[in-house]
Amino acid sequence: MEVFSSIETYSKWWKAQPKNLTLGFVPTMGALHQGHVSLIKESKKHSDLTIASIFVNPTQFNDPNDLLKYPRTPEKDIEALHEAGCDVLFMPSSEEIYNNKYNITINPGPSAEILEGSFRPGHFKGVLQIVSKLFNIIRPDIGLFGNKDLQQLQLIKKMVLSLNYQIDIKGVDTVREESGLAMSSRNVRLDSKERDQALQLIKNLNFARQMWEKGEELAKIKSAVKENFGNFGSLKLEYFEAVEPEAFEIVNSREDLNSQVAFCVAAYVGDVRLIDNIVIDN
Ligand SMILES: Nc1ncnc2c1ncn2[C@@H]1O[C@H](COP(=O)(O)OP(=O)(O)OP(=O)(O)O)[C@@H](O)[C@H]1O
Ligand SMILES: CC(C)(CO)[C@@H](O)C(=O)[O-]
Ligand code: BAL
Repeated sequence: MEVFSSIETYSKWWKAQPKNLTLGFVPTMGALHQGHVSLIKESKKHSDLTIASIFVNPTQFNDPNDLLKYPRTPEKDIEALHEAGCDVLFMPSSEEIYNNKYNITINPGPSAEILEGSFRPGHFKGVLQIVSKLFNIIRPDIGLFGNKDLQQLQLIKKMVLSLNYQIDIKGVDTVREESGLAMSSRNVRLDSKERDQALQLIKNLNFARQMWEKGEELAKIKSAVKENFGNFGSLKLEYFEAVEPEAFEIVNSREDLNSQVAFCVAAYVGDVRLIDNIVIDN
């Protein structure tokens, strides 16, 4: 696996590759797990070469403590990428990425203000800033992102359409532990009791699915889930919402949906913030 930390040396390398090769790109913040590996495997199915990036992007963290505590395991990550068959790794420093005095950014629009955006102000402005910079540096044909971060995935699709990036964005299914817990880099910060408590996220998403399949109205589903979380003192629910997944808008009635509904949840388990979602056909 080729490893680059400089934009210039990566660009020289990419320019020297045969022009007909297609490039799949998996951006990450490191502390890699099987979810990331499945993105790499999916990329390999659709492109000749696969590149991953590892960069803990400071501009998307609204909470300095979250940035400070974000897990960093570079040696293990390099091994995992190598084993997964990744061809190239781009692992720049902050100085390499944020090296000029201009601070021109993208306005992510109204769907960045709800859910994650309302609890992490400025988060998606930072995400679109780094993803657009990485797209311009890496110049991939395909970009692969996890469905676990559904709001992020939909915003990146909107950015690519709005700004005419010639990049095909693919969403990849959420990889879960046997218990159902969505894999997440932040899971390493949970102790065994908290891991158990964290199962309330997927349990409540499945509970919402059952209510949905029985034909219950969205308001009833939302209040039942909120009540369930209220009964768990150790969990702090930030939101549980029903969303029209394409437009990424909150919905309050079944009539406002098209072909699918997404139930999205975010909660603190101790001081670790976790998110998850499920998408169901309407
Ligand atoms: N369980 C998972 N299954 C599939 N893809 C995932 C999973 N977890 C994360 N991803 C995707 O991996 C990419 C990089 O995510 P990131 O490095 O932030 O990892 P993460 O596990 O989401 O970390 P955290 O949620 O703690 O920030 C994103 O596109 C994200 O959606
Ligand atoms: C897409 C991303 C790598 C941008 O920093 C990050 O938001 C993530 O890991 O999901
Ligand atoms: N996986 C989304 C990146 C973040 O939590 O900042």
